[in-house]
Amino acid sequence: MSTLIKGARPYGEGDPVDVLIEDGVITALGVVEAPEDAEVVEAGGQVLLPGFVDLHTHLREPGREDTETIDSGSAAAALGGYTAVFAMANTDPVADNAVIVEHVWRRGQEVGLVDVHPVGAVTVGLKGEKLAELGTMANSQARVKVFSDDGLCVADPLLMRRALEYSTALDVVIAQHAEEPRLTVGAQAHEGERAARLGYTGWPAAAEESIVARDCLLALHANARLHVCHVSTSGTADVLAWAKERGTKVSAEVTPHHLLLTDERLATYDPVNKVNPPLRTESDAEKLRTALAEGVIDCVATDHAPHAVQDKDTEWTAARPGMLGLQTALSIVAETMVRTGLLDWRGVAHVMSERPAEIGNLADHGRPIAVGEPANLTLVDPDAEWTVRGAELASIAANTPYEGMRLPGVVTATLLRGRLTARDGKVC
Ligand SMILES: NC(=O)N[C@@H](CC(=O)O)C(=O)O
Ligand SMILES: [Zn+2]
Ligand SMILES: [Zn+2]
Repeated sequence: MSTLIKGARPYGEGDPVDVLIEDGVITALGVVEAPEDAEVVEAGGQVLLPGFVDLHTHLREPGREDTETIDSGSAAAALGGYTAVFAMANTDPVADNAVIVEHVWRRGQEVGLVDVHPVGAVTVGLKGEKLAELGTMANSQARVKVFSDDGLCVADPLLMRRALEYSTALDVVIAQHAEEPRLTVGAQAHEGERAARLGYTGWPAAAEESIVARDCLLALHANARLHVCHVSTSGTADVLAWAKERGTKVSAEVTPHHLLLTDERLATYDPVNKVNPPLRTESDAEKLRTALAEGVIDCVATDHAPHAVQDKDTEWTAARPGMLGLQTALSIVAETMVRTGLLDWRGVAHVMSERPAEIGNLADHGRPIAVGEPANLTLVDPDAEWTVRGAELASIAANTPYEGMRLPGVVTATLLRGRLTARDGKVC
């Protein structure tokens, strides 16, 4: 089985080249004659990138298959240019044991559109009371590499310290949803002028920053790796810079929505804009963009969070937090980072593929586009634009905050181990 990508520009650099893929591996780069039976993808000078890796996806299976399944979420991922995603553990039942994580892994392989790596819960039932069996999940067939109670914070410092200590022995990483729960009781929106005007209880920046600071110190003293989920404040970026300077093994992600959107959106009263952590201020978003460009924040992760109409399209305080992200991530990064000159396409490859693959410890993703490397690839038309329509996205839920927006950057093909998983907006 062979595929020839004709006339693509790896990393958006240099003259177009042909890329020959045989048995899932790149076997030639340059001017290549197509073998007889090869499937040919005409790239027309488009940008070729390593397949994207999402460290933070909610696929809702098991438990809320009315909003997303491994099947529908894998389709959304492939269409968004992803070749690997990490599926968060806050399902029902919770992915806190080998049976559930093995189901998620196997189901992902059956669907075959993207490698679905289950995230294991840090604590039993996400209750924050006792550690889950991290070792059993790490050694299961799912080979869990990332653990997180995301949706909830591992707030107990003793439990977090133990989890970090265990993680070093297992060579896995703990990903923290940084939110001091005592500071966010009843919180609805970023604590500031806009929330105050609308009468919403505020979600203070310090609730995030205090946990990130605490966890960086715990990780430093335990010589453990820590990953910070969905960084949303300028202060968190400062804490991360400080911790990294001191040699802490900390990595961090930012979501596309925190790069682009702000709490100005509150004025619409539309709960499609409700998310945890909340949309912050313009100066926070600006700082997050520069922190990503400078490597203080390592990568982009979607926090793709599908919700049913009845849970989302309701009054603000009753609505669940979260927004779709898999099919819009590349475009939001193109808009906020590439158009602004903060990142070139090589930089995009770094923050959307290489760094997340490293953090998630995936050997075959985020690899260089070179002979002998696995063909996990994404082709992007950098000049094309499209208009977002929630109903047209592959997810079962439709809660996109970008409805009707015209965005730059179109994923035209995705290849997983040499096999086309998406092409021209359709799943293969
Ligand atoms: N981000 C969200 O607003 N919601 C996430 C949970 C989370 O990521 O904290 C969800 O599971 O819906
Ligand atoms: Zn979270
Ligand atoms: Zn999440």
